[in-house]
Amino acid sequence: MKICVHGAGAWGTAVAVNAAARHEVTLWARDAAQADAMSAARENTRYLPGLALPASLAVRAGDIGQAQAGADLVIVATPMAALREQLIALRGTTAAVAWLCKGVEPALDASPASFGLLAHEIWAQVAPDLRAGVLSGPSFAQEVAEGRPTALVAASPHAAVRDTLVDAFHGPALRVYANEDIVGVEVGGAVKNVLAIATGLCDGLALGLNARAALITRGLAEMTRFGLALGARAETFMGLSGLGDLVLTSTGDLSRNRKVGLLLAQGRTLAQAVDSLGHVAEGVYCARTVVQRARGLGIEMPIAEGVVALLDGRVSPQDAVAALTGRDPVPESVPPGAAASPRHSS
Ligand SMILES: NC(=O)c1ccc[n+]([C@@H]2O[C@H](COP(=O)([O-])OP(=O)(O)OC[C@H]3O[C@@H](n4cnc5c(N)ncnc54)[C@H](O)[C@@H]3O)[C@@H](O)[C@H]2O)c1
Ligand SMILES: O=P(O)(O)OC[C@H](O)CO
Repeated sequence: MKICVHGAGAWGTAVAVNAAARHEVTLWARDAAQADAMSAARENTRYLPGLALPASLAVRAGDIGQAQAGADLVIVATPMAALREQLIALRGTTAAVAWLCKGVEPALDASPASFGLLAHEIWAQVAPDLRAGVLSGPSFAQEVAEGRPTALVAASPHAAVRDTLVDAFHGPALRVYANEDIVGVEVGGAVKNVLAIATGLCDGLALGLNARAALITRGLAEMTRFGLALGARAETFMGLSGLGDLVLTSTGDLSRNRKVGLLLAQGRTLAQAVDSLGHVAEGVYCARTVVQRARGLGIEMPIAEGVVALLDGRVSPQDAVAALTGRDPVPESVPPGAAASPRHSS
């Protein structure tokens, strides 16, 4: 199979290296100098240092049409903020397309009726004729690049796209499961980033393992309520892109989102925390959008609300925690049942 990967960050590089063992793969970088440096050093020293790029992996910049000519599969591995422009540029392609980004686009304008979109909604808006889907699940780029066992989920309404993703990436160390619920898979991938900032904060303040388990569990309930209101299936949140990625990102020290929470707990400003990462932490950019959209749907997301108040500088780390622990008692809601009530509480 011929594959073109757009975006030579940590995840795009790891995925390209993995696929290059079995397929003809081109990794496209928007920055020509970065592509030249990668080709010369056979390493992505900026985003994934220490990993040798296989000789068979072509690294290109410049004309993207040329880079993806004849591709069976185009992978968009940029941050969420670049997905819209990437999908517009892909209009008319006959290749299957899959995005790897996990987030929600910020609202395009400030009007109260405007809200940020998930990736499949951007697809429906700007390039509905593409045969497309998402590849998600618990996966740190570093571990995939090292060939450590990982399981992903390929979601699309098109069976042929799901099959193409399985054919492209399923191998000895990487299992790829197919799922038709693209809404649930994308909600899991986006919301877990926001929740990982909360668990990073919790661990940075040394609140303990009980508190972390409570945050993850109640976070899963928030994620599920939000997803159900958007049309996702409840069982998706018990799978790789829901519980799986929430646990990985909330507890794994390779997570950039978790790191943001840890750094804020140490008293760093948000700008300092973001600058120190050198990579995108999508939770920082999608937390507000998630909360705005949840409010519009009548869904309570107290943990995500706390993260937004913290990111906006409206509360201190300690006050963000106090706001959560000081909430009035409520029955423990079981997310699928909670979907039946008009106002979901936690
Ligand atoms: N790193 C991981 O472990 C991992 C795993 C799964 C999913 N993801 C998701 O994948 C996405 C990318 O993450 P990453 O870790 O590779 O980020 P990164 O910060 O390491 O790299 C981002 C890359 O995207 C490029 N880029 C930014 N805007 C672009 C544009 N307009 N056109 C082309 N390229 C552009 C940057 O130059 C950079 O190469 C994010 O949404 C992230 O949540 C990351
Ligand atoms: O480093 P993070 O927090 O962006 O998480 C990376 C992956 O999404 C984990 O599945």
